[in-house]
Amino acid sequence: MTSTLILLRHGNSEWNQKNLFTGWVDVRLSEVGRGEAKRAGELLRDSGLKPEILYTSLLTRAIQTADLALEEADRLWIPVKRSWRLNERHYGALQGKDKAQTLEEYGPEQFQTWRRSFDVPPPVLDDDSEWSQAHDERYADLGADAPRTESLKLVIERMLPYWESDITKDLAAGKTVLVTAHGNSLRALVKHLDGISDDDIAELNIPTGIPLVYELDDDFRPTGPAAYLDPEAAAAGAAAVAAQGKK
Ligand SMILES: O=C(O)[C@@H](CO)OP(=O)(O)O
Repeated sequence: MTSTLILLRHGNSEWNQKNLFTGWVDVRLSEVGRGEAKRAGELLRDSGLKPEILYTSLLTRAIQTADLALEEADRLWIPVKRSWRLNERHYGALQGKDKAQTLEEYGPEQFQTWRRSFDVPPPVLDDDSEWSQAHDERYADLGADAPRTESLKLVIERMLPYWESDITKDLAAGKTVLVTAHGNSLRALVKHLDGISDDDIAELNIPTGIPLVYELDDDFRPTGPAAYLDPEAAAAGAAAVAAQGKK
């Protein structure tokens, strides 16, 4: 039996628009992002795909995206599960910093290492920073384990246990699963699903607001390449993400 997994990165956020490193800072969708989320819902509806359960991070931009898309697809009623394990990568001391200024200040190599290397996390964010989540009640259960910075490798290490404990259980039950999350938490999942190497994952960028559909076999491996529901817009969106900082 195969099952269907739909991945959706949140729409353009207020901080995507301002070109700031965001990570765990809980910003909202921009007007553009709200439009992208509704368009994602139209794409879902027109494709005939019917998500039966929604997974989101604990971040508002992902939750808003899922709600707007599901409303458009007339499926706002499906059950929802949320976890910090689907959150964006914690961007450490880069949270709140301008991407273009960071590129200028530290140069392209360091900038790319922080953004896209597999296992080099940015410097740790101080708990007293205005962009820290150390005192955010939604992460209280994590205690001292709450991240202060993360590499993609660390994101995989905290995301995969949830994939295995929860998401695959719904897939095994034959449900069509929608996961609405973030550029880097979805890169982590795509790396796992497509078996992408630690080096090659640097080249993969996920566009905002376009559903990416996988058919998975009984072992939760893709039966073929995943497909964006709007491939042209996805290619343009991924190129725009890759070019961030250069604006
Ligand atoms: O700022 C961030 O949290 C992420 C996603 O917007 O950025 P990047 O694409 O640079 O990893």
